[in-house]
Amino acid sequence: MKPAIVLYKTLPADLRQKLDEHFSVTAFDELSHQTFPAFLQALKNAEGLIGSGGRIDADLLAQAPKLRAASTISVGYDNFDVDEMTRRNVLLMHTPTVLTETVADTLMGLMLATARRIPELDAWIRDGHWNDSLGADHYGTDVHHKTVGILGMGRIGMALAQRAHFGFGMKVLYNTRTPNPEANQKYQAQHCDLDTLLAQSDFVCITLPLTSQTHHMIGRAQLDKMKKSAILINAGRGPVIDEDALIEALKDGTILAAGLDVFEREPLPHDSDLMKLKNVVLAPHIGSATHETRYGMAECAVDNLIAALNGTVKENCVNPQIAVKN
Ligand SMILES: NC(=O)C1=CN([C@@H]2O[C@H](COP(=O)(O)OP(=O)(O)OC[C@H]3O[C@@H](n4cnc5c(N)ncnc54)[C@H](OP(=O)(O)O)[C@@H]3O)[C@@H](O)[C@H]2O)C=CC1
Ligand SMILES: O=CC(=O)O
Repeated sequence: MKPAIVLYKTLPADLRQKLDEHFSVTAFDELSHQTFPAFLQALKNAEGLIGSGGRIDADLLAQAPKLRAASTISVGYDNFDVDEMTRRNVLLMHTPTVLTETVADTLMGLMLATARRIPELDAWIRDGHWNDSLGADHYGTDVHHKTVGILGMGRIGMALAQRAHFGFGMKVLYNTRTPNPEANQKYQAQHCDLDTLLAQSDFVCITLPLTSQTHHMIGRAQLDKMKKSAILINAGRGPVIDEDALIEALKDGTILAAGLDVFEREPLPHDSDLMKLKNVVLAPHIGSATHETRYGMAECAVDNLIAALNGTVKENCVNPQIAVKN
């Protein structure tokens, strides 16, 4: 008999077929209030779980006594209780690498769009204001040859450093708990403490995972340490920034502007003050959202689940100590 799994995301037809060849699949388009009771019911027999989003916490895991592996269609896994999964011998698989270059493109895009005010001026044209030549009120700020401070110098941070260094001639500073010698060797990137990075960077770019250590790593005190001309970019996770403090800093001119792909609450509430600020560029968590990369992530997640349930895991496992035990 094929192992039972629960799928909670719509997959491309060929990948869905691949799952059906290996498993008995109970499928939901997404997790929602409507689908949740049936999802819980299906979890009771499930050995595998695949999808993205949702909170997979201890209470939910307790309702999935047969679960052996979960495969998230994302690299970030802050929505999973990894300790509890490990305690229960449940493998957690994720999709690093396949999305790295695309997310770095998004970060570079946000830097350019924010510095050069592209969405704001697009709206200005559409509103019928382009009747004369532009004045200084509408000028932006240069990106090339400035200093970028990257928080997190893992896969995505490195891909951003490559673009910044070779493409834009930028000086690269970065902050991590452990220095990354490759970043220095390839991109002349300098490891520094957070305060130095904040004080010296023209662009502060967040590529950090969300953990108890990175939660609200950027709050009022850190924003106060940035240059008044600085631009803050976040494509890591929303709660790395204290969003109320950021809104205040954008309103009172503590920093110049922000480009945000991730938020403390997603979807961003319609009454968020961020929507009212011209010096913010907003993106709806599109870091990896290209046709090619979303397909690659889904394919990687499907292969990850097959490997996890077949006992052939070689990569992409968050808690590999279990794979060894199994
Ligand atoms: N916007 C979007 O659509 C997307 C967002 N993401 C986000 O990007 C994150 C990073 O992905 P990726 O680059 O692949 O991950 P990596 O694990 O390769 O890199 C994470 C980096 O963060 C650093 N880091 C972790 N904790 C701290 C800390 N407390 N202080 C300073 N540095 C820290 C790590 O260095 P060290 O351990 O030495 O401190 C490492 O350099 C994901 O976890 C996800 O949240 C990813 C994909 C798409
Ligand atoms: O936010 C996206 C991810 O892959 O993590």
